[in-house]
Amino acid sequence: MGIPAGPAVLSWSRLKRLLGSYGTWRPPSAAPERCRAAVGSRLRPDRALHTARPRCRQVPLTCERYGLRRLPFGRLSRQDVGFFQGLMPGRASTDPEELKQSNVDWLKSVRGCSELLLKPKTAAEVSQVLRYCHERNLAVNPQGGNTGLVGGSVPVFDEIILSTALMNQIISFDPVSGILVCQAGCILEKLNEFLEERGFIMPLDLGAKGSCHIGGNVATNAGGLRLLRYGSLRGTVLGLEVVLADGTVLDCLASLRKDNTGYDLKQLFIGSEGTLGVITAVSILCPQKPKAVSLAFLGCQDFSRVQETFTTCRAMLGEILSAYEFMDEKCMELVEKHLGLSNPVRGSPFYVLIETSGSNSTHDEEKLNSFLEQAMTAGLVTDGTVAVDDKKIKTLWSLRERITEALTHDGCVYKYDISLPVGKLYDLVTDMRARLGQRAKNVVGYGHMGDGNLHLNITAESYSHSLLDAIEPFVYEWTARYNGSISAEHGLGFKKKQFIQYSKPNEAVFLMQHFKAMLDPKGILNPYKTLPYSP
Ligand SMILES: O=C(O)CC[C@@H](O)C(=O)O
Ligand SMILES: [Zn+2]
Repeated sequence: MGIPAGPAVLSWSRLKRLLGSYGTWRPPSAAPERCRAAVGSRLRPDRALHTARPRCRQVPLTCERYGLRRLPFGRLSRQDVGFFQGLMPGRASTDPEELKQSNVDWLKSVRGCSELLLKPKTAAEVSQVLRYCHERNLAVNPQGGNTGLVGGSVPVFDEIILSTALMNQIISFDPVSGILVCQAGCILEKLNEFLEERGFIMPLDLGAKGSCHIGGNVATNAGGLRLLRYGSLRGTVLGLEVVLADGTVLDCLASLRKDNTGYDLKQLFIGSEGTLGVITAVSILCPQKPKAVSLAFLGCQDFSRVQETFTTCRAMLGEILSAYEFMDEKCMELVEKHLGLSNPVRGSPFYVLIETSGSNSTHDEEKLNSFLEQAMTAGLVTDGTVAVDDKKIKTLWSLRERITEALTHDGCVYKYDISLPVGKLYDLVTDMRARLGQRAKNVVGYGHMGDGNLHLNITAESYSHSLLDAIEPFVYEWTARYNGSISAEHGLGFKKKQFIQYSKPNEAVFLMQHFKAMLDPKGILNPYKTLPYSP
C-alpha cells in the first residue's frame, strides 16, 4: 500500500530542520486563533450527566496560552449536532456545564473549547461517528477517564469529545487462562474488584484507578505500581478492537498467548494516545491474586542507600518482590501538609515502599524478615514499619499514591516523567533544585525505582514562562545526555510532543509521521498531540 501524503506528513528535509530547532521551539508568533463558538448558545442544552463533580476553576484556553493556530478542520454545524443526536439520543451533549468538565484536564492545566460530547455504547456507534467525522473533516478527541498528566485527553481547540464512559461492559472472563475481555470504558478499579472476586487481579495498578478507563490505560501504555512484577501493557494486552479514523472496525481482539501471524498491529495502538485509532475493547491477561501480601515502609539516609536497598531486596526477595517505590522527604512533607496523612517513619531524607506478593505468608514473611535484618545490620535503612493486613497496607500505599494529589494543592505543578539509569535517577532532582533555587516553591522526586522511572515535580505559586524556560529544555537535555526517556509512562500528549527528539531519532519520528498519515490521512484523531508540531 502506498503512503498517502497528507497535511500531517513532513518532507524529510523539513522534518530535519524542524527537529533541529525543537530545543528552542516556541509557539508561533502569529496571532493565535481564538476558540470560536461554532454553534454556541444557540444550541439547546442537554441534561447534565455529572452534576456532582467539582466545578473547575477557570483555566486559560490552551490555544491562547500557547498561541496556537487551529488546523483547517470542519466547523461543527447545527446539522452535525442533529446527526449525532439522532444517532445516539440523549448521549450527544451540548450542555455547557457538562462540556466544561470534559474540556479541562485533571490537573487543570489545559483547556479546550469543544461544544459536543458524545458517549457511544458500542464499537458500531464509534464507527458511525468516525465515518461521519472523517467525511466532514471534523476533529475528534477520544477521552477515557480524563486522568492523563500531559494534556492528551482534552481538546486543544473545538475537537468533538468522544468519551468511552458508557462503553463499560465486561465481555468475558476465562478463569482458566485468566484472560479478561472488556469494553474500553471499564474503570480500572471496577475491573480489579470483579477479578478479585474470582481470585485474579489486573496486571496494572495506578493512583488514578478509581477514575481511569482501561482503554485510556492502553492508549497511553500506562505503567504504574505493578509494572516491576507483571511487566508493561505491551506484554499483557493480548488483543484490541480499534476503530480507525475512517470508521473501519479493526477486530484484533484475540485471546491467545501466542499468535505469530503477521505483524503485531495492536502494538501500534498501545501508547499511541488516540492518534491512530479509538480503542473500543481490550483483551488482557490477568495474574492470579496473590494469597499473601506484605508491605515495608522504610527510611534511608541517602539515595545510594535507596539503590543498595533495591539491589539487596531484589536478590533476597527474588520472585516475591512486587513493587519498589521511592520518595524523598519533601514528598512526605507535602502529603502530610496538604492531605493530613501521617508518616509513620519520620526524619529520613528518603523513603522506600517494598511490596511482596506470593502464595505462602509464612515463607514470604520469613524472606522479608531476613531481608530487613540484613538491611538494618548493613545500615541501609534506619527505621521502618511493616504491614500485612489490608487496612494498614492501604494506608501505607496512600502515602505514595497520593503524592500527585498533594502536589496539586501546593501550587502550579511542572511535571516530568523521566526514565534514567537507576544510578542517575536522583541526580536530576538535585541539579534542578540547585538550578532553580528560590524560583521554585518545591522540587520533589519520587517514582518507580524498580523501573528506573523518576517523577520530577516542581511547584510554584503560579504558571510562569520564565520558570518554564529555566526548566526546559534543561531537563530534556540532561535526560538525553544519559540516554534516558523524556516520557517514561505518561506519554507525550500535548505538553511533551515537541520534545520527542530528545528520546527518538529523526528517522523514527519520520516513520511515526508516516504511520499517522497512513491511518489517519486527514489528521482528525486527537490532533495537536503526540507527534511534533507540523505547520
Ligand atoms: O504525578 C506524577 O508526576 C506521577 C503520577 C503517577 O505516575 C505516579 O506514579 O504516581
Ligand atoms: Zn508513575
